[in-house]
Amino acid sequence: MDSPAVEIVDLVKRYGRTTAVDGLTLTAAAGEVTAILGPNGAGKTSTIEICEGFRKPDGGTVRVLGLDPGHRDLRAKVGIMLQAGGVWPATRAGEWLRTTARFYASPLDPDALLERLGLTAHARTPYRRLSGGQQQRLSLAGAVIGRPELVFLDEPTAGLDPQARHACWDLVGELRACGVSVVLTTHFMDEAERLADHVVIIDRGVIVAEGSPAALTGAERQLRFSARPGLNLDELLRALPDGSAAKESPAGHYIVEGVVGPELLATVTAWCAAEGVTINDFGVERRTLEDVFLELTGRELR
Ligand SMILES: Nc1ncnc2c1ncn2[C@@H]1O[C@H](COP(=O)(O)OP(=O)(O)OP(=O)(O)O)[C@@H](O)[C@H]1O
Repeated sequence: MDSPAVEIVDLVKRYGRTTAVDGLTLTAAAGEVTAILGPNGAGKTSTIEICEGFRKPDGGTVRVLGLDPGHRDLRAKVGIMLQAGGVWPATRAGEWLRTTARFYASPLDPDALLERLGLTAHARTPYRRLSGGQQQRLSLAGAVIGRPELVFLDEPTAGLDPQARHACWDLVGELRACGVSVVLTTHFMDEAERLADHVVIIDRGVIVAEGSPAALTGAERQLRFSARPGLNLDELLRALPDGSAAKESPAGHYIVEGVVGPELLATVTAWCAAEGVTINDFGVERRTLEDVFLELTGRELR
């Protein structure tokens, strides 16, 4: 087996009295897309920026492609997309990308990459005058221009419109197909489900769950339907087979768990009919990554 792209053991990062990363152990396999998820302040950026060599850890070990983060040999092998900034504000987009390309032995064609990411019309625009989403896309271009072996993408699609988000997803898919290792952070659960081979959920600086999206969401299915808010779920539960559970979240959206078979489906529809309740959407689905994420990390704001 290939050695891991990133290997983190017992990582600790403190800022004064705040412990941002609290003994985190994580492996990102070579050639895979690893997505790090977590609520605001969970320690994702701290972890990723330590891997990039921008922050120093207070404990633990980190190896990136078998080397210490920040090792000079990594410059040609690792592409980095920061959460924000990293480009001199007055530099024109095209000029910056062409200059970045010159640092690499065998870069991608900057003009083709600008085209690919919808930035050709903005090639002569100074960075500070690009929109937030355009700045993001330029930063993504900079991360991949050098044909890296490993790419770190910190919230790559934050602030992107749907078209740009899909362009980013396509690019990540192609990187993976070419054997590039990708470590990304995201707040979009659908993005993680779609892109990642391995998902790591962190909270308060420690891992609370990890695995493939399918392993995390499990094989269990649930019935979801929408109807008017405030149905009497205690009454519904009395009609359902033993061991079933029902909740309303958010208002007007209902989830019923248990043995989701013909009996349960028939009971729910019959109960709704008897109550004069019109069902709008009705479907049997697996739990989503967002369900798992909220179960593990709670609903309170950070
Ligand atoms: N430079 C810093 N100085 C002081 N505290 C910091 C610094 N950077 C991060 N922190 C704190 O460390 C904790 C983790 O922050 P970090 O940015 O790593 O989280 P995150 O998971 O990336 O969050 P987000 O999803 O909001 O980007 C937070 O409590 C944050 O306030």
